[in-house]
Amino acid sequence: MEATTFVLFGATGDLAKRKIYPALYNLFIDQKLPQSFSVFGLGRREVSDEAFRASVEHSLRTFSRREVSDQEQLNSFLSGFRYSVLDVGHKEDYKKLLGMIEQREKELDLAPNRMFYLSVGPEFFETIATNIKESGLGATSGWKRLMIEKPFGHDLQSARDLNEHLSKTFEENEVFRIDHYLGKPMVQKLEVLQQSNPVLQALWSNRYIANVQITANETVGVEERAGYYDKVGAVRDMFQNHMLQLLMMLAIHLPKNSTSKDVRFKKKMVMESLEPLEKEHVQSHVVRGQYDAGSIQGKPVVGYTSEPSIPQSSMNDTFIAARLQIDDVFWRDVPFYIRTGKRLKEKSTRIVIEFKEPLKQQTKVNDDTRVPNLLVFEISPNEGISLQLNTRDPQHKGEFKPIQIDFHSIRSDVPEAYENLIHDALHGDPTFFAHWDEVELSWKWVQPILNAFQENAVPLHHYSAGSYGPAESDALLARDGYHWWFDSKTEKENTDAKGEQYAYHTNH
Ligand SMILES: NC(=O)C1=CN([C@@H]2O[C@H](COP(=O)(O)OP(=O)(O)OC[C@H]3O[C@@H](n4cnc5c(N)ncnc54)[C@H](OP(=O)(O)O)[C@@H]3O)[C@@H](O)[C@H]2O)C=CC1
Ligand SMILES: O=C1O[C@H](COP(=O)(O)O)[C@@H](O)[C@H](O)[C@H]1O
Repeated sequence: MEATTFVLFGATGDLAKRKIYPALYNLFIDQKLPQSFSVFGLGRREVSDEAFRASVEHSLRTFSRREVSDQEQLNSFLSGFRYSVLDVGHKEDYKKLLGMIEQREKELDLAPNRMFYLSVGPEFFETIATNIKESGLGATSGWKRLMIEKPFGHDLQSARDLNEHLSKTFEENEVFRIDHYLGKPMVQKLEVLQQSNPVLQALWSNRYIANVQITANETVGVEERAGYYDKVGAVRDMFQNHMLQLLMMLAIHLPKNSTSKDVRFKKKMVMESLEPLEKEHVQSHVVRGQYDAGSIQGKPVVGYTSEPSIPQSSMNDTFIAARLQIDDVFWRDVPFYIRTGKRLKEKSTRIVIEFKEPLKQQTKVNDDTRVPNLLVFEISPNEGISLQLNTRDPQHKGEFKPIQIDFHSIRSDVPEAYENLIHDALHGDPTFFAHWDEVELSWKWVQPILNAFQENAVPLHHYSAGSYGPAESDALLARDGYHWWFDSKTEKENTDAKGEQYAYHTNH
C-alpha cells in the first residue's frame, strides 16, 4: 500500500480515542497499514509528542478489541505518531504543519500522499478545508483525501452549502463521507450476499416480499451530548444517514461483479425512487416520539426533559418510525418500515424481511399455526442471519411447526466498522462511503419531516424508557396488517414460532 501521512484534526477528542486509534492499531497488527505510515495529531491543547503517544497508548489499552501485550510492537506503532498544536482558525498553524509534514516526507523518502481526517465539530469543516487549500497542504504531488465525520449538514440547504464549499478544495472522488453503519460487517455482507446468491436474487422483489422492517433500537439516552442531540433529534442523528443507508443497501439490485460505481449508482436509483413525502402526509407516515422516565434493564432512568442541559420544554424527537415506499419495478407496494430511538428496551439493529404467504390465501386448510417466512439480518450487537421456515409437527399432525435456521458468527477477531472504513479510504475504495448524491437525496427526502417537526405539525408521542417506543409506532404497521417482529409484545408469538432451531455457528 502507498506510503501515507494521516493528518488527524481532533486528535485529543473522544472519537479519536474510542474509535480511530484502536482502528489504526488493529490495522497495524493485521499488517493492513502502509509500510510507511505517519500520523500527525492536531488540537489546540499543548501536548508533547511523548504525552500524545502516551494518550494514544492509553486509548488502545482501554478501547482496542485486541489486548495490547507486545510492547515492542506497540512502540513500533507509536513511533509514527507526532502532535502539532493547531487551532482551526489560525492560518500560521497550517503553515507550521506543512513544514513538519514535508520534513517527515523527506526524511523517510515518503510519497506525499495525505489523508486529512476531520474528527472535529461540523462547524469547523469549511474553515479547515479552506485552510488546507490556502496553506498549500492540499497542493501535493501525491494523492490527497478527506475523511469527514457526520453530521454532513443540518438540512438540505446547509448540506448543499457545505458540499459546495468542500468541493473548492477536494474533488468528489477525494471525499470519504463516513457513515459508520456502512462499515459494520453485516451491512457490508448485504452486498455480497445478494450478488453471489441466486436464491436471494430471485426472491428480492415485491413478488415474494410482503414488507421490510429496519430497526436500530438503543438503550442509551442522550448521555453527555445534550448540546448536540437536542438540536438534531433522532431524525438527523440516525434516520437521515444510518437508517436510509441501510434501506439503500438492502433495496439495491446488484448484478454479479458489481463495481463500487455500480453500487453507488444503484443506491442513488433507490433514493430517486423513494416516494416523496409531502408535509401534509408526514403525520400519517411518520411517528415522532420522546422518552419519559422508566427503567432500563431494571434500573430507573429519567425522562428526556429531565436529562442534564435539556430544556423542560424540549419537543425534540428521541424516536422516529416511518413507512416508506420505493416506487420501482422491484419494490412497488412493499412497505419499508424504519424505526430508531433512544432509551428503548434493548440494543438491537436488525433488518427483517417478511415474505408473502400466497399458499395461505389460496388453500382452505386450517393453517393458523403457520407463520410467515422471515429472513433476518442481525447487524448488532450480535451478527447473524436467520431464516424462519414452516414444517409439520410430527406429534400434532396437521399443525405446522416453524423452524429457524440460524447462522451466527462467533469469531472474536471481526474488524470493527472504523477499521473497515479507514482501510478502504487508505486504499481509495469509496464503496462503503456516502456519495454526495446519496446524502443530498437523503436530506431531500427528510426535509418535509424536518419542516413538519419544526412547525409541530406532527404530534410528539411519549413513551416510557425501557419500552419499544410509542404505541403509534405499532399502529403504523397494524394499519397494513403487520407488526414489528421480535418486540416483547409479540414474544409469545415469537416463542410459539420458535419451534425447532437449527443453529450453525462458524469460526471461519
Ligand atoms: N464521539 C463519537 O462517538 C462520535 C463523534 N462523531 C463526530 O466526530 C466529530 C468529533 O467528535 P468528538 O471526538 O466526540 O468531539 P470532542 O468534543 O470529544 O473532540 C473535539 C476535538 O476537536 C478539537 N477542537 C475543538 N475546537 C478546536 C479548534 N478551534 N481548533 C482545533 N481543534 C479543535 C478538540 O481538541 P482541543 O480541545 O485540544 O482543541 C478535540 O480534539 C464530531 O463531528 C462528531 O459529531 C461522529 C460519530 C460518533
Ligand atoms: O451515529 C450515531 O450512532 C450511535 C449508534 O451507533 P451504534 O454503532 O452503537 O449502533 C448513536 O448512539 C449516536 O447517537 C449517533 O450519533
